[in-house]
Amino acid sequence: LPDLDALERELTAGIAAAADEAALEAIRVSALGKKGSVSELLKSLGGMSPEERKTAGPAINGLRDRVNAALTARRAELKAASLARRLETERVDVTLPVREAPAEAGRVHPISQVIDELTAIFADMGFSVAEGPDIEDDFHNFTALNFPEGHPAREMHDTFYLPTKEDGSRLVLRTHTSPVQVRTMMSKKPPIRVICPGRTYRSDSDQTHTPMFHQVEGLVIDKGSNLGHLKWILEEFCKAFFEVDNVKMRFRPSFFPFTEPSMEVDIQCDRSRPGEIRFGEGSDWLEILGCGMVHPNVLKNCGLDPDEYQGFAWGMGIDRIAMLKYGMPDLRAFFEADVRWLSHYG
Ligand SMILES: Cc1ccc(OCc2nc(C(=O)N[C@H]3CCS(=O)(=O)C3)cs2)cc1
Repeated sequence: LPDLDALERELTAGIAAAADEAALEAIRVSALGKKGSVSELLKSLGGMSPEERKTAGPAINGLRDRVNAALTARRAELKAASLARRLETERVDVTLPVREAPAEAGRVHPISQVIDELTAIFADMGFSVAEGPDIEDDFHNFTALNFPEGHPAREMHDTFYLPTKEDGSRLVLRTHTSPVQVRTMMSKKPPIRVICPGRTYRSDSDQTHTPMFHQVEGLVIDKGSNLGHLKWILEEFCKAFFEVDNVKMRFRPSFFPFTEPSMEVDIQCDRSRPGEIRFGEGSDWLEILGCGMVHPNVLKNCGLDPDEYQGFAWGMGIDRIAMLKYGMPDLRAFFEADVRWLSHYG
């Protein structure tokens, strides 16, 4: 038998000197791999007489076990050492004072800026702000607004539904802020002049529509409110918001279940310069909102007598308007909360 003690001394010395797991693995293979020194000895047992095996067996198996134990112990040491090193180098001292955040980081998000601007403009015309829940029921989001059962807007491809409640009723993420006007008409006596800014949700999102977007709707209910008043209000709004002295507007016939007649409104603009848009001049038109006289069914659904009260309403998407006004290329950037973007536009 070769000098097992010398082999053991050589292997244990090599294991102790192994600086990392790769070195250790090399030693393991040289001793216990297919052609390893210890593996060869274990194979040689097969060719021995029973007499020889009586002493050689325990000796070689003992060597293999001691080498395995030494490898395992060293592997644990190396792991512990690498963890200790990582804990030391990656240590975060949470007691350190915070880095001075750049002052401009605390900015108002452009969407909030636009909402503040819009509410201020309408407040000057006697409007108050009304708010309501983002999670709405079927009545306030659709039925009260004269959407017939089965109307495509009620479908899942447009509307986010919450799980059906045990009484079978279904809640939705509101698809517009119109339910707020419904709630206002049901809780306040006319005259009503409200604007309803807020988040709205539609599930047909694509690269120009995000599933959550923002709207501002407006509602006027009184005894003799008519389209002349609506035209004036929208003109005043556009002049103030787009900061122009006069603005040409175009009212195109349209259809919404909740208004009759319904119109879409474009304002005149000049887009001849690439990446730039100017309002109040040029020969181009930009759709900015929809509006109309509140449908008599909606008045009735909200508890008002259409022979006594009438009024008009409008709705506009804020994200698009903000993009136009601030010249933003990509709607998604609104919702990524990138500090650099916010400080640039904020
Ligand atoms: C009780 C009540 C009665 C009538 C109402 O009419 C709100 C209106 N909205 C529009 C309209 O075109 N809205 C869209 C513009 C772009 S958008 O963000 O996709 C929504 C026309 S009239 C609201 C509430």
